[in-house]
Amino acid sequence: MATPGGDQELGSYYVGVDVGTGSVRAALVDQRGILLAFADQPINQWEPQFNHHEQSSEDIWVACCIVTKKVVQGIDLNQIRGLGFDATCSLVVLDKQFRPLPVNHEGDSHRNIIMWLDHRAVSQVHRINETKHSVLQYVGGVMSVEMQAPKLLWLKENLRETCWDKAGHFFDLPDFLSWKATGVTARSLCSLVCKWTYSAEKGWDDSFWKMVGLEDLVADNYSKIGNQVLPPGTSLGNGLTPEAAKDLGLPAGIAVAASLIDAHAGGLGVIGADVRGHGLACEGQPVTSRLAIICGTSSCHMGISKNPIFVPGVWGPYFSAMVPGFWLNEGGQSVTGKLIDHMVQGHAAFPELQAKATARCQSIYAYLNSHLDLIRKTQPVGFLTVDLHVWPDFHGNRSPLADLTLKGMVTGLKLSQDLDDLAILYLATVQAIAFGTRLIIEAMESAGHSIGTLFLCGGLGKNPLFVQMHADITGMPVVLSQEVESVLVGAAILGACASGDFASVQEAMARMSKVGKVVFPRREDKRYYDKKYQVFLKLVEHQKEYASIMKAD
Ligand SMILES: Nc1ncnc2c1ncn2[C@@H]1O[C@H](COP(=O)(O)OP(=O)(O)O)[C@@H](O)[C@H]1O
Ligand SMILES: O=C(CO)[C@H](O)[C@H](O)COP(=O)(O)O
Repeated sequence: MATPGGDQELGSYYVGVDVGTGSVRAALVDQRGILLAFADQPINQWEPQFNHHEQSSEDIWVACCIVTKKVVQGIDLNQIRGLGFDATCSLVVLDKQFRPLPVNHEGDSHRNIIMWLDHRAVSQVHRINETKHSVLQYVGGVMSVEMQAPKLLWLKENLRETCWDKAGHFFDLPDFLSWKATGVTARSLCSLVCKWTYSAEKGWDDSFWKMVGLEDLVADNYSKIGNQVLPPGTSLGNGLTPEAAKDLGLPAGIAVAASLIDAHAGGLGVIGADVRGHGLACEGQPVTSRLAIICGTSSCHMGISKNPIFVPGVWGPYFSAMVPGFWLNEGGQSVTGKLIDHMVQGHAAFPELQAKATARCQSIYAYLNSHLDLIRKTQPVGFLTVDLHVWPDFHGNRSPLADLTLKGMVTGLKLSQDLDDLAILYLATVQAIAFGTRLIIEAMESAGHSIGTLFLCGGLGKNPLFVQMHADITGMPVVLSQEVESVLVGAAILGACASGDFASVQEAMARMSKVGKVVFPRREDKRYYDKKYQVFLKLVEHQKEYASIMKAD
C-alpha cells in the first residue's frame, strides 16, 4: 500500500470503493485523480448449483470496511471530503428490518445476493421477452437473464415463503452500499435505468411489472425496489452515519454519493481524459467518438451519444446512466477475465505454469506472455494461432447476438498438452475476446455510433497482450489511463461530486482522468486478423447449424 503525501495545497481527498466480482478495492484519491493509497480484499462467491452464483452482503460490507480503513491510515481524516461506491449489478435481498434473506433452496440467509452472472432465471427471462413490452426497446430489444426483473420473478416463483413474502427491500449492490453508508434508501439512476427498466424520463412503467407477473412491486408504490431516484454523484441525506463511519474508519457526516455500477464507474474514470499531444484521432472530436471498455471478470463496452441510438443486442439506450445528459449503449461479454482464467487453469500444463511463474516471481500471465515471445521466433506473436480458433461464449452471448444458449468452441486441437500448447490456447482465447469486441463495435457503428478510440481499464488492462490484441484486431488505438485502477478513479469522482468540490460530473472527469499510455495497432498484421475474423464469424454460424441439425426429427 502506498502512503499519502505530496502537494499540501491539494489537500482534499476522496475515497473510492469498487466492489468487483472477485474482490473489493478502495483508494484514496486526490483532486488530480492520483491514487495515494490502494488496498484490496478478496470476497467469497458460492455456486451451489450450475449457473447459480451467490454472495453475501455482510461479507462485502466487511471487505469494504477493511480496505477503506487501510487506505486512510495515517492521514488527517479532515482532508477526506467525499466517499463514492461502485459495484457489480448483483441483486441484494433484505427483509423489512433490513436483515439478509436467503436466495437459495438451502435457506442460507448469509447468501442473500444473486450475482450478476447468475443464469438461473432462464425460463423467467424467456417469458418476459415473449411479452414484447415496449421497455424492452431500451435494453437492446431483448432482456438479459443477468438483469433484475427475471431474477425477481425467479424468487417469487421458487422461494415464495422463505424469501419473496418476507422481502422488504431489493437493492442493486451499488445502492445497497450507499444505503449502508447513509441509511438513505434512494436508488441511483444508473442501476435502475440499466438493470430494472426504469426510465430517466418517464419513471417506472406499471404495465411492464403487471404483465410479467410482478404486480406486487407496483402495489406498494415501488417501495421495495425504489421510489426515490437520484443521479450518480448526488450527495445522499446527511452523509456518512456515525455507525458506518465507525465501521469504515472515516469521519461521520462526510458526503456520500449516489453510486454507479462498476463498469459505469470505469467509464467515468477514463472517457473524459484530455488527450492532447498523444496523436489520437479523437483529439478535438466529441467524446462520443470514444468507447470505454472495462475488462475484469466480464468486459463492458460503454459508448455514449447525444441522441438515443437503438443497437439490436446492445443494452440501452440509457439516458444519463453514466455521463449526465448523454445516452449510453452498453455492449458486453459476460466472461472475459473469467474465461481466460478458466482456459488456463483447466489445462494439463497449468501446474507446470504455476511452478515456473512462481520460480520467476511473475504472474502466470506475465510468464505466458514471455513464453509466447520465446516460441514465436521471427513471426509476430499473434500469428501463432493460424490454425487454432476460439469462440468465447462459454457463458452465452451478451452482445450483440443476445443469445444465452450459445456455447464456447475451440477448433484446431492437437495431442500435445505441454506449456507451448497452453500458451497458444491462452493467446487464441485472448484473441477471441478481442474479436468479440470487434463484433460489438461493428454492431454499434452500423446503428449510428462513430467510434475511433478505445479507452480500456479493469484487471485485464494490466495484461499487455490483451491490450495489444484489442488494438490489432479492432484496428483502433487503445488508451490506458495513468492510474491502472481507473474504476476507483470513477468511484472517487462520485465522492468528489457529492462533496461539492466540482460543479459537475463532466468537470470532475476532465480534471481527474488522465491518459497514461497509448497502444497503436500493428497495421502490417491487419490482413491476418481480417482472415481470422472471417473464421470467427464462421464458428458461430456453424454452431447454430449444429444446433438446428440436432433439433431436426
Ligand atoms: N496482473 C495481471 N495480469 C494479467 N491479467 C490480470 C492481472 N490481474 C488481473 N488480471 C485479469 O483480470 C481479471 C480480474 O479483473 P478485475 O478487474 O480484478 O475483476 P473484477 O472487477 O471482476 O473483480 C482476472 O480474471 C485476470 O484474468
Ligand atoms: O453487467 C455489468 C455492468 O453493467 C458487469 O458485467 C458486471 O457488473 C460485472 O463486472 P466485473 O466484470 O467488473 O466484475
